[in-house]
Amino acid sequence: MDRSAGFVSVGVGYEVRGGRARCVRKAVETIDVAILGASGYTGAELLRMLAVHPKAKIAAMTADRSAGKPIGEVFPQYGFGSQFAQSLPDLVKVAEVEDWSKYDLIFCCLPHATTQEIISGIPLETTKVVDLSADFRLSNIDTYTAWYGEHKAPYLQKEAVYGLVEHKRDEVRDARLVANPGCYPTAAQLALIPLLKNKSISSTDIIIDAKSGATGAGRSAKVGTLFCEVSDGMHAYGIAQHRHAPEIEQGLSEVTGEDVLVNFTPHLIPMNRGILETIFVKTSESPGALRQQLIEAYEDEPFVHVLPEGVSPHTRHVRGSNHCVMNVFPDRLPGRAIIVSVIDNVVKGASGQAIQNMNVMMGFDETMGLEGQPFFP
Ligand SMILES: NC(=O)C1=CN([C@@H]2O[C@H](COP(=O)(O)OP(=O)(O)OC[C@H]3O[C@@H](n4cnc5c(N)ncnc54)[C@H](OP(=O)(O)O)[C@@H]3O)[C@@H](O)[C@H]2O)C=CC1
Ligand SMILES: CC(=O)N[C@@H](CCC(=O)OP(=O)(O)O)C(=O)O
Repeated sequence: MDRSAGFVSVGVGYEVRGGRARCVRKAVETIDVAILGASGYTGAELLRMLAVHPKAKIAAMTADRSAGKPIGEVFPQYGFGSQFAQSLPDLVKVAEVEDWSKYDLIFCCLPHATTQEIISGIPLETTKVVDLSADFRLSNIDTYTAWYGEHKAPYLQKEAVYGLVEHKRDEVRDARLVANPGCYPTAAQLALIPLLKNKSISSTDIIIDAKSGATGAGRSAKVGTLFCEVSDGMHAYGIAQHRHAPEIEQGLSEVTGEDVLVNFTPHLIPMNRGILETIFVKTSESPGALRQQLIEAYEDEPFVHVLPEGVSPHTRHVRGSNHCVMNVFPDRLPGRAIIVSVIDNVVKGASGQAIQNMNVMMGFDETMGLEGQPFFP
């Protein structure tokens, strides 16, 4: 199926001359993308969202246990009906993908430590990569090793661009490899970066109380995500030792120029998708002033919004959409304020943000394919 009919735009591409790649402007019709790990939750969400993307054509999809199957056997919703469903290729193993250079961009929706095993085979001169795992998020290799273990492609750690588009747009535009931010770090950094930039909050007293739905844990079977373990109760996990703390700290330290440490506690709650973070900060400014600073920081941003004064962000305000919604509230304790930030973990916290990154990398309109409104009710 050719969904490019009628579309020709100018995008950013790479041209190889004399063995050297250089960034050029080129006419872009549709691009061919591959989704590695298409049978998981973030892969499924990419399928749902790319179905309405006018310029990205899904040309290859991989899986592990589900390899060899048509996608309709894994997700029956793609086994019938639309032209989009019929256009989808069957799932193959990563090792069966023969020529990576056939794809303009590859989304890696693979478990941690898997993209780093295959990335050396992907020619970044011709094929861009958006990696949804944590493999390339931590630019300091020692920090990576301390939290995740040995890295198999450490030479790419410095080149990878951390894809928090609202704060890294220029770098993302020129990137060959984007590390899509983690879900919890996305909600936290979007709320905190503008306030730290303005020196309006203390960098030594940040407490992030975070809650996530169970899709955050992925689709593979684990006791911890069984219905009876998740429903009708909630618990904190990774207390003071979750691997998203160093990711948040990296982003905040970049802003302040000093080593920031945060108190970060995630909780698993009985819902499918959504993240809500309640962030406690120390400040000498009024909550109204902090709120105004966030409004100003994001007034031109299509996906980050500050709610009217006093309105409490709800995961339903963003469910199924690429938006992040936040607000600032007074604390009863003097000299403190409370920020609440919500995202959908599989959209702004993963696949939606990955498409936003793709749009910027390819020179497409940043909101292309991402205009869907939150599911409500
Ligand atoms: N879920 C979320 O909210 C978020 C997830 N992420 C990150 O995105 C990545 C994907 O997450 P998610 O979709 O939830 O994960 P899932 O567990 O739901 O899916 C993983 C996918 O990778 C495939 N796979 C598993 N093992 C291998 C392997 N050894 N080699 C090749 N393919 C393999 C699976 O195939 P099969 O099913 O056939 O076995 C499946 O398609 C992870 O790194 C995760 O940390 C990031 C932000 C948010
Ligand atoms: C509920 C749940 O288990 N969440 C995951 C985070 C998922 C995510 O966004 O991040 P990564 O890409 O870094 O895995 C966790 O706590 O490990």
